[in-house]
Amino acid sequence: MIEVNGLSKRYGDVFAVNDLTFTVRPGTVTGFLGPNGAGKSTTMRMILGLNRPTSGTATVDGRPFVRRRAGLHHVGALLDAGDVHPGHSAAAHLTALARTNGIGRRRVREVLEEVGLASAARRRVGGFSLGMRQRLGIATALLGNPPVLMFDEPVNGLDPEGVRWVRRLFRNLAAEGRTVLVSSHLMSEMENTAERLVVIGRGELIAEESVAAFAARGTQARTHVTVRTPDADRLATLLTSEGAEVRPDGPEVLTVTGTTADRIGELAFEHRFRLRELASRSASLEEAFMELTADRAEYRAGERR
Ligand SMILES: Nc1ncnc2c1ncn2[C@@H]1O[C@H](COP(=O)(O)OP(=O)(O)OP(=O)(O)O)[C@@H](O)[C@H]1O
Repeated sequence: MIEVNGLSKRYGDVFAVNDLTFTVRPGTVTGFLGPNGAGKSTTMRMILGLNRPTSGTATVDGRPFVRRRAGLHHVGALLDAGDVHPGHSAAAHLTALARTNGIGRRRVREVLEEVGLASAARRRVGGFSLGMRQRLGIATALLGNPPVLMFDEPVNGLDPEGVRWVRRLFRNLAAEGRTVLVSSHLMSEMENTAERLVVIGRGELIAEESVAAFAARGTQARTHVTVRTPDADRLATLLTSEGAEVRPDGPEVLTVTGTTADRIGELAFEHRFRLRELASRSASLEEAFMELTADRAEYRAGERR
């Protein structure tokens, strides 16, 4: 279990992480979502004791991680896939880590097999593609067979087969009862992998809930109904008086939020006006995420804050 409590990190005037509190439980994959610069990497580094918090605490199974010996047995993490000496082979890199953590050589072979790098074990990491480096980073995280695992943007550089493999791997690790935290800036990556979500923006917590609850929140709030009617003005007045939001979208066409297609059908029946089209569309999980984080994205095309 990972517990983050009132965690903050300030760089100069900027809070990279601001009073974050959340819990990551064992047995499920938890997605750690936020736009670029939201503070995901900084939070993960603080959980691992690599960055010192300005205030607050982060514990792994009840204790700050820095206090652990033979760390790879407790927490496995993929943070930066480029963080490997380019002159070393994959096997040498893992063997050195295994030795300092009291892990046998057999385990090195096992994890290389598991991540699909057995045939590249003796090659220099400097010649690896980004996807191969990610696989090596995942092998490193798995090396100590730890109960808690963290992966920062793990699908970067993986091909479609690699993405499917990594999703299956995360689900299997969680099914074994481990705590699995996976960061991403893309909702679509989490939709099929995670059961729970911790969503942050500009260092602050936006949501901590199941993927299903997060999706429902978007759907309830944001079902768009498209109506085509020659009585668009009358209908718009009626809908607005009921509190719905109405936007004209071309001749005779309205896009309505805050009500249902059923209700619009009833109004048409009661007030006797013709409907030529009536269709509702639910916001996708991606849209729910975009809406919730829109005003908290640090970097957007053409502007900075
Ligand atoms: N060492 C540092 N010095 C100054 N500012 C930093 C430092 N590290 C991170 N930041 C700032 O903290 C904020 C959060 O960065 P962080 O890398 O944690 O975000 P992230 O959610 O992981 O983003 P991304 O998806 O782009 O990797 C950003 O504004 C970043 O510029």
